[in-house]
Amino acid sequence: MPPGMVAGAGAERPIAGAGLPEKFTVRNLDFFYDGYRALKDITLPLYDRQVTAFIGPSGCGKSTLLRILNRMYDLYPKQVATGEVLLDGVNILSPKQDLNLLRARVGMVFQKPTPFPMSIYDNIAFGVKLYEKLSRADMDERVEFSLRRAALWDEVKDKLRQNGMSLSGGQQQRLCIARAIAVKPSVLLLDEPTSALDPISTAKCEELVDELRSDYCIAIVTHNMQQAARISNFTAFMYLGELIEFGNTEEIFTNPTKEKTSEYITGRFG
Ligand SMILES: Nc1ncnc2c1ncn2[C@@H]1O[C@H](COP(=O)(O)OP(=O)(O)OP(=O)(O)O)[C@@H](O)[C@H]1O
Repeated sequence: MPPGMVAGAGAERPIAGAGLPEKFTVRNLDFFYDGYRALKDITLPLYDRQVTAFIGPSGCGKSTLLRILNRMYDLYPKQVATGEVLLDGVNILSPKQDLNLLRARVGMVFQKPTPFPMSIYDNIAFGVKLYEKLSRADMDERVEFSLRRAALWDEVKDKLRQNGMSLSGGQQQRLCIARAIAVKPSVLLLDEPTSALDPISTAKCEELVDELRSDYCIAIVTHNMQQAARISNFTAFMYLGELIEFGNTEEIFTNPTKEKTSEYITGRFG
């Protein structure tokens, strides 16, 4: 395949991001749930310091693809990925991959906010302690850094000992983002992070993603076309387990090369 082209993904034109550093390179990826082929020959890049949105109708495989990027599927038996998923050039599908290390480098935030039933401070410190032995002062600093980065510090700095579950839904989601950031990842995976949030919390979360893009490679699954158009640099449109088209978000939304993409983004199905 010529450099700068992506197989099965509107390969008629060069990929707009060609030349940007690839944090993840997914090549000929298939995924099986107990023999059911949920992803079919997926090849795409995820560029560093860019936001990539995975869009497509329910059941097309967006979450499955996202969960492969930190091998979340490993928690379940009878789920198998084949092909290559290179993170900084190293295949994370290899049985030799250290999964704890991978999950520190590739943080994940889910649809429903999932704070631990412990204090706001400990929600952050808990994960950090699994990877690093920090002094109290250094841990305080890490907690503050993470909460600031997740745009939550000002709202919680006076109640760090309060239970994380007592926060609002939007605050809980930003706490989960802070928790992911605290272990110094280079990738953030967001699985419909705003679908359980009200419009104001959603806007805050989108603003946050916009700020975080300068430091992280971000992949986001969203059902919300406007959200994908607003916050992503690149978009992958999936349908029935296949990657139909990948490209620059503006091009995908204004001038898609595939009829299926056009039908989906104009709301003709989905
Ligand atoms: N645990 C599972 N066991 C068996 N099949 C599954 C499992 N999880 C997902 N699937 C199937 O794999 C396919 C892809 O599902 P996936 O959840 O990745 O889609 P999605 O695009 O994220 O959908 P949605 O937008 O509804 O969340 C679907 O056909 C789904 O039924």
